Amino acid sequence: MIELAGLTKRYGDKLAVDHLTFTVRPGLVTGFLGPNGAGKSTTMRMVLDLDNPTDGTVLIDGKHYRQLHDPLKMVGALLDAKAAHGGRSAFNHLLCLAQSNGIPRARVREVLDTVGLTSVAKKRFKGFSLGMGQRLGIAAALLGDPQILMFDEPVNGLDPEGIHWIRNLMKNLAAQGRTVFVSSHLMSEMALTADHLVVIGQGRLLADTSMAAFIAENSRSYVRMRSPQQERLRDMLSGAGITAVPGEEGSLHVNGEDAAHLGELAARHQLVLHELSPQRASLEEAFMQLTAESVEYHAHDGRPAGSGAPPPGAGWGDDWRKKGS
Ligand SMILES: Nc1ncnc2c1ncn2[C@@H]1O[C@H](COP(=O)(O)OP(=O)(O)OP(=O)(O)O)[C@@H](O)[C@H]1O
Repeated sequence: MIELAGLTKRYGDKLAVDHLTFTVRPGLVTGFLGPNGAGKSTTMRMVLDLDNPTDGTVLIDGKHYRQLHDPLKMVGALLDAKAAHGGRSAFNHLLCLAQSNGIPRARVREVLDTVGLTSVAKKRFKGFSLGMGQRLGIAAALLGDPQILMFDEPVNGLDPEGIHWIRNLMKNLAAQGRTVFVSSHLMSEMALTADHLVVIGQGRLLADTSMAAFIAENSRSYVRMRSPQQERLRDMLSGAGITAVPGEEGSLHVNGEDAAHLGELAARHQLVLHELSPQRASLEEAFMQLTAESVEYHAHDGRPAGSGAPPPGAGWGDDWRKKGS
């Protein structure tokens, strides 16, 4: 497993990673989420001893990376899909890595086959698309058949078939008992892949939770009701023992009730409804709420800054923010 304890990295005035403490366990895909600039890549680089921590430690099966005997056979990583010599073929790139790490030549063919690059094995890297580069980076990570795998934004540049493939690959690697640590800034992508979730923002830990718990908490469904007789609707619901909370634009939100049942109740009381719609908050919304305060690079949607209501589901990340603090 990978154990971080108070891991910190400062670049001048910038605290890129701020006392991160968490454990990445075997047999699971652990999603490492955070907005742009949150510190994911810096953390991963420190795991591989490519950056020195300012403070704290990170251990791989109880050892520092530099203490590992055969690092490529212990930890495989894809950090940068462009990190290969442009003039080298895919085969030769992997062969160099294999030869300098005591890995047999036959393994190069195996991993090229696994990532679907056999037909372009002799092509030079400089002609590769971003997606092909990602596949080659994954092949390099798999080369030493390591128990621990780290992928930094592995779906970048992959087409839908490639994304489907990498999802299955990560799940299969975890099912074999390996530790799979994968970064992303897409909650929806992680919801399909990860068993566990570590969320950071501005270098700080915001959440460390199972994916199932995150989904259960944040994909709550509710029914949105709107009526020109809003007061009567609220009284009727309350009389039936149903709690409704005010929603956006004069609507009412009702949790834990079926839309059909609510519609029948309204009809029985001769109430006019202008809306009766089942809603489900997206995980992406919950993630945005969770990380809202730590997003560094804000784009604007054309509205004046500070205008407009918060997006639906506002506040739903609060529980997780507390758990992570
Ligand atoms: N070598 C460096 N020198 C100075 N600042 C750096 C360096 N590397 C990273 N940073 C800063 O540290 C912060 C964290 O960067 P990092 O690349 O780790 O984030 P990230 O979560 O991987 O982001 P992204 O999703 O955009 O890749 C950023 O503010 C970045 O500008």
